[in-house]
Formats: sequence, structure tokens, C-alpha cells
Amino acid sequence: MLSRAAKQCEANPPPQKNAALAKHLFPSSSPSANPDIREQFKKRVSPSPATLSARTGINERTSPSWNRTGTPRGPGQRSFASLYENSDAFKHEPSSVIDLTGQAPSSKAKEDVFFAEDDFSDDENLDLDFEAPTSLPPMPKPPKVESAAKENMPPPSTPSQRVEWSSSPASHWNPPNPRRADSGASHSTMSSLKRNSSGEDDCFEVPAPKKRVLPSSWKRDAADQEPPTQTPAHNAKKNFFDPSASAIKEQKRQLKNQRQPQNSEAPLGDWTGPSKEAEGTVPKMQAISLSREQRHILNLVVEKKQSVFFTGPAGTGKSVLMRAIIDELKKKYERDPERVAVTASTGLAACNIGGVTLHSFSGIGLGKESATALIKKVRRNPKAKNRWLRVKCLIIDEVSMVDGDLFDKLSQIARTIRNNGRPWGGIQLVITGDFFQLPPVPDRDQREVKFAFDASTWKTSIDHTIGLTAVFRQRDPQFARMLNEMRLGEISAETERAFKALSRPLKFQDGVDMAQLYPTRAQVESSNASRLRALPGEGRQFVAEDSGDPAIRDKLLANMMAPKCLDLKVGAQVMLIKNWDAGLVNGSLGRVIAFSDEKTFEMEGASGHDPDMSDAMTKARKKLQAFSAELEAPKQKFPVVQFIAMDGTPRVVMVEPEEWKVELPNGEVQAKRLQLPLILAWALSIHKAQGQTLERVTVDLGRVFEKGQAYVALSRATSQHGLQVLNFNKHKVMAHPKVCDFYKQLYRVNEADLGPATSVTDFVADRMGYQKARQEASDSVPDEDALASMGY
Ligand SMILES: Nc1ncnc2c1ncn2[C@@H]1O[C@H](COP(=O)(O)OP(=O)(O)OP(=O)(O)O)[C@@H](O)[C@H]1O
Repeated sequence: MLSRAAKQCEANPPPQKNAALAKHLFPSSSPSANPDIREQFKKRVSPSPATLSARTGINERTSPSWNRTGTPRGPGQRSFASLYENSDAFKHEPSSVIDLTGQAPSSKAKEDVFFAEDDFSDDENLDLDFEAPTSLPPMPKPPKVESAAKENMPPPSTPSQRVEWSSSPASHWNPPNPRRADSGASHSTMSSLKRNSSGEDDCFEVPAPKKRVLPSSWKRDAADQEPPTQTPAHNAKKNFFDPSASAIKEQKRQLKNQRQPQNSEAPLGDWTGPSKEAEGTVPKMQAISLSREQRHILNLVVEKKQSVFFTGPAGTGKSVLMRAIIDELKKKYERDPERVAVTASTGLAACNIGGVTLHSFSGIGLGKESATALIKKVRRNPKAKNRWLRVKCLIIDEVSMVDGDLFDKLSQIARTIRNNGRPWGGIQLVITGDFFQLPPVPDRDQREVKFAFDASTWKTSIDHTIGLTAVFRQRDPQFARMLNEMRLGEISAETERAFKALSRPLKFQDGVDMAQLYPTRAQVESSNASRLRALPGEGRQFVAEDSGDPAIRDKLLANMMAPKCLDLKVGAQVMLIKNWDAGLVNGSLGRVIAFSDEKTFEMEGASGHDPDMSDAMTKARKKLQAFSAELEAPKQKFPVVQFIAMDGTPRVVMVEPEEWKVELPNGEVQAKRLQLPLILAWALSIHKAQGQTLERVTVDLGRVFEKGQAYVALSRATSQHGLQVLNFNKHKVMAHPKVCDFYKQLYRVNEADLGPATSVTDFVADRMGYQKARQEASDSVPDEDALASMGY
């Protein structure tokens, strides 16, 4: 029968139009020149990669690469340049994997390959990085659809070839709605009511505004609207019969979105009073784009792989730049995230950049022992040892609080564990901080403070020391100058007078008071507790949901900005501790005006607070209840907060829990906390305020006791209008003499490659000195003298 069929087939070859259809449906396997499948088999004599892989026991990663015609390449046949020859070169396909095994796939009679357990023990010495050729052909233009979606999509056909599938609507060709993941995470329980925010999501690219924002989000610009192919109506229809909680949530969200454009003229947000934003008088806030000096540093780190310490006065954008660097490095090492370790001196600072403490990364515990003992400790800890071996780029934020001895010990650990004599065993360092700000926490033995720049290995560890000069936080140049004098401890009589004049009381009409900064946590807690008690009405307590290894979880989470227990009442002053968008950022102050759940939008406690608001809220409630009446109401209620946005306008948001993670570079989550991104904010600790930008702040210098504290506290303010200074005493604001000396040694030089107009301060003289020292260090046994002087 088969031979009869074959004969018939030979006599009547298949028509061409079927070949076209086959080509469309199976483009990768469809024969193009010769439609006869037998001819294809005749041509293909080499084994397929999968067959070979099965035969040799080597998986796809190590199997030989294949060219487009299906013939294998032998060793040396595939150059890096060839990777860029076609537009598919960057696709993640086995065929694009570079053959590092050196085995030609054409050698057919391969024997099975077996690996011993330690065959790869020296893998860490392999440096597989390569510089991309500079003369690459342009990358293929990305298609309009999202890449993630594209991977799962069949290739769209041209109109002439289009084959309609009766069971597949055209919408299946569209990318998924990017907002769905977000909204899908919103359920009625506390654990599911979270935004997908891994650590600090803020970056120089500002994220899209949150949809819970009322009323200003009712008037969104076109860029924030749903893609035209996915109207809320379309999605609502799709989920209409889906009874799951997430589908109901999604449905409600879509209904809300549908209402937005229609209601833009008379926004629901009337109930907070029409904001300037709603009236269209406030220009749309722009995403932060890095300044020239910031970009220069980014380039040095990411492209030139230099070890850099960048510093600068408060508000010069060190944190913004560091986040941009982290983003870029993570992209660069996307396939091997352990190559980038994000750390900071304290748990709080680490949380702010989505990293871990330097201690936690390095696996040294408190790190009080000698370097030799610490090396033994790391060796006994395979995970920590592996981190040291894998890391290529170590980020250290808030370096002013890193102890100098610790810096030397870590440098020694890195060299020894990595068996590499270069500074830090060849790890690229990216360090930032301002030594005029908070110093290392002093030891119990009260020895003199030792800064990181005092470390014997500091100079040999850094290629470039760069000072950022443009202050962004304070727009008023006179105020910026006053703060700079204070930073350097050189306060003129005029500046002293100006600071003393700031003792006047300040009152704001919007109900949000000044945040008072205190040096100790106890002072902060007692001040906030008494203000909360003084408020009328019933309080609500929000207890964080913690997870992770119980042995270390509580310790790791103890330093977190988000508290374990948060007590709130209507009228409580709060501060946002996450970055949401350009208007609402970490540090934005607000006031709780009600408690609500999203579905019924049932407000409590707002009446009597503000009559206009109560009236408008009633309207708002009715409108929302109209479409949410049939949906099941959740039990959990969350605070509705009226924030003062960065432009000074009020914005009302219902605040729901978010997630904080303490994560190791390999992505291993050590601890997790789910909590509202709020803290009480009548009083704040200076420690918690470090890194924040505050619009309204009171500082009582009579309470300040540590060098650097006064500067940190005062430099949080954005303007003199929002700053009250009590008990100003210029002797209280003196900088540490060692820090003054360190910065005096650094001097301004214009970088030749940036041109004469640049404001970049690159301390070239030091850098040259460092490089010379580095050269010497790598030629001989590194830093032996330094280590000997430290008793190692
Ligand atoms: N390139 C930029 N363009 C506009 N604004 C910027 C830029 N860089 C930073 N900013 C803004 O300046 C303010 C201070 O930035 P940032 O917190 O990064 O400064 P910092 O140097 O880390 O301050 P500190 O030392 O006090 O922590 C923030 O409000 C930030 O949004």
C-alpha cells in the first residue's frame, strides 16, 4: 500500500499552493526550494542537535552550534562576528550558543562523555566576558509587541498568507496587557494585595502612575492609556464569566478605567478639592534623566569597567545615579545575576537599593575577628564562598558608614578566596557616599573612628574618585551654598544669621505638619506615639506579614524601614517609604483621611474632618458602589492618604501593602516583609531620614550629638520655606577633621574627554597615584606592607 501511495505521489506532485500554506504554518521546517520531503531527508545527513545531545550526554548548552542549513560548525568555524551576521543572532536559541567545548559536531562516532564532580571547580577563573565589536551592524529593529509576549507568539503572517483560525480571535495576536500582572496581584487578602515591587523599583526611568491614585490619576495623559488593541471593554468581556477573585478584581479595574475618560471633566476627585493637576495648570512631571556628570560616571562603570568612588554633597543625585548603575549592570549581567552584588553599609540603606548589607553578602557575621579568622569562616560557608568567587562587580552604598578596618579585611578576604593578588581579587568596585554624612557606628571599645578612606587598601582599590557637583535637591542656590558651608564646617557670619532666622514657626493649611528629626529612635517613637494618642477616634493596626528563614529573618527585617506594626488613625501624619512616581516618592508626607476597601469604597471617619471632602466622598462612594455592588466586599480596609506631591499639590491614594525583600545576589530571598509603605511621620530619626528628600522638616540642633548628623538632618530639606531650625549653634555642625582633610586632598580637574565646560570633578591626581600603586600592587604580593601594618 505504501509503495502504491509513493508511486501515486510521484505521479501527482503536491500543488504549489499547499506548499505555500505549509511554509506559512511551519516556516522553520518548510522546504523552500524543493517541496519534496524525501529530497529534504536525503540532504540532511548530519544528526540533529537533539540527537547528538542525547548520544553524547551533553546538554544543549554544551552541544555544538549549528548553522542555518542544519550543518554543524567545527571548532574555530564560528567566530563572534558570525553571531551578528543575521538578525536572529541575539535570539536565545540553542543554535546561537557559542561552542566552548571545542568538539566538532561532525565527528559522528562520539563516545559518551562523563564529567567528574570537580571538573568545573576552576570555572571561576574563566572570564567569558568579551568586548562587543564596535563595528557591529545595527541591531534588528524590535517589533512593536513586547518581547516576552513575542516569544510565545507565532510569527504574524503577511496579509496574503493569513490563515484565520476559527477558534482563535485576532486579539490573540496582541501582547498581553502589561497592567494585568499588577492588577492580578490585587486581591482581598493582605498577602495578595501587593504590588510587584522587588526592592526599590525606582530608577531614573519613572514608573507609570499607580491606578489607585484618586483623583489626579483620573486625568492621565495618552501615554498611560491602555494600548488601543486592548480596551478595558475588550478585557472585561473576556473575563465576564470568570468567577475567580482575580478576574473579579480585574473586571472592576477595567470598569474604573472605562469611566476615567468619561469622567475626566468632572472627576471623582472633586472630593479632595480640585487639584491644580486636575485643572491642567501643573506641567506634567518629567522622568529624571541623568546629568552629564552622572552619565560620565555611568559610562566609566558600565562600559569601561572601572572601579569608581563617586561622592558629592547631599542632593547631588548619588542615589539616583547608583540606581541607574545597578539597572544597567543587571541588564549587562542578566544571564548571570550573581556577577553583580548590591550592598550597603546598613540594612536600611541596603533596602533602599534592593540589596543586602556588606556583612551579609560577605558572610562574615559581625566581622570583628581578624582577616585570617574571617577567611576561614567564609571558607566554611559554601554559599558565601561562592558569592565571593562569582561576583565581578561589588556595589557599596553609604560608604561613609563602612568601617576602615572592615574595608581592609574584606579586601583581603576577596584576594585570598579568589586566589587573585589584584585589589579585591580583581572585583570591580562601585562605591558611593558622602563622608560628611553619618560616620561608621563606633565600636564598644570607643577607639577613634576609622573611615573607609583611612583603610590601607582604599587607594589601591579605586581607579577614579569623582565628585558630583550639581545639587538637585535644593533649587535655591543661596540655600545650597549655606548647606555647603555647613558641610565643610566653614560657616560664615551671614550663613549663621540665615540659619538662626529659620527658627520661626511654620504652619501649613493642608493639615500636613513638619516632620521633626531626632537623633535617637526612642525619641522618635515616643513623639509619634503621643501625637497618635492625642487624635480622636479608633485606631487601626497593620501587622506586617513576614516570611523567610526564621533563624535570621527577624534580625534582617529589624532594620527595615517598614515597621512590623503600624498603628494609624484618621488624621495621622505619615510618610511614603517607596517611590511610586515622579510626584509621590520615598519621603512624601501625607495625612490619613479615611480607611477604605477598594470594592465598596466605603469610607470611615472622614465626615466631620472636612465638610467638602465628606460631601465629595459621598458622591464618590455612590459612583463606585454603582459598579461594584455585585462584587463581593473584602474585609480588609486600608488607609486613604492625602499626600503632598513633589509639586506641592494634594494627591489622594488608597495605600495597600507592598513587599520588601532581603535578597542575595543569586536571587535567594533571605527574608520578606509585606506591609503598608508608610511610617508615622510627625517624628523621624536622622538615621532613617538619610537618603530622603523632605519638603517640610524641623531640626532641633540642641539634640544632635554626632558629627555629620546636623548636616544630614538639614540637607534633607528642599528649601528654606520648608525648614525650621531650632537651637542653631555653629559648633554643633562641625565636620570631622579627618573628613575635611580627605576632601581637601581631592581637587577639581576638568576631564579632557568631557571638554572644558564640564562640571565633572575627577580627582585625577589621586587616580594616577592609585593606578601606580595598583600596578605595583599587582606586580608584587599585594598590599603586604599594609596588611603587615594591620597585623595580618
Ligand atoms: N539628574 C537628575 N535630574 C533631576 N533631578 C535629580 C537628578 N538626580 C537626582 N535628582 C533629584 O535630586 C534629589 C536628590 O537625589 P538623591 O537622593 O539621589 O541625592 P543624593 O546625592 O543621594 O543625596 P543624599 O546624599 O542626601 O542621600 C532627588 O529628589 C532626585 O530625584
